[in-house]
Amino acid sequence: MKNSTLVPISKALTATQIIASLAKLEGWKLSGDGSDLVIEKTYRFASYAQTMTFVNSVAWIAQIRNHHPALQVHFDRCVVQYQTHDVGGLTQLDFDNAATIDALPMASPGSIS
Ligand SMILES: C[C@H](O)[C@H](O)[C@H]1CNC2=NC(N)=NC(=O)C2=N1
Repeated sequence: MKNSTLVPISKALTATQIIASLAKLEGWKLSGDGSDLVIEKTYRFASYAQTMTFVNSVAWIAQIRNHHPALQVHFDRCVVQYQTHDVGGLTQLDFDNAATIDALPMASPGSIS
């Protein structure tokens, strides 16, 4: 089911709001500037199979939420970047989706055996 009608279009956050939101997340940082500003995190894995399990989970969340991160996929890691293209900035949606990905079981090393 497409839920784009369920997700309100967020307004671009102010610099103060961005700093406060970032402080609530583990391992996310700002990257780029101006209209290229993103929040970014690198997730590391022991194997390509684990990396791809993570990437596929992120892809499904992106489809369900209709909010799509940029992904750099490597053998043992994936770099995830969020921004809201529609407003040319960072929005609450970016931080909500970052927190959702952090909650995936395979996103935390040692959380599953
Ligand atoms: C038309 C479509 O729903 C929009 O372009 C959505 C799709 N996914 C998106 N993903 C991200 N990261 N930012 C957006 O602004 C965005 N917009």
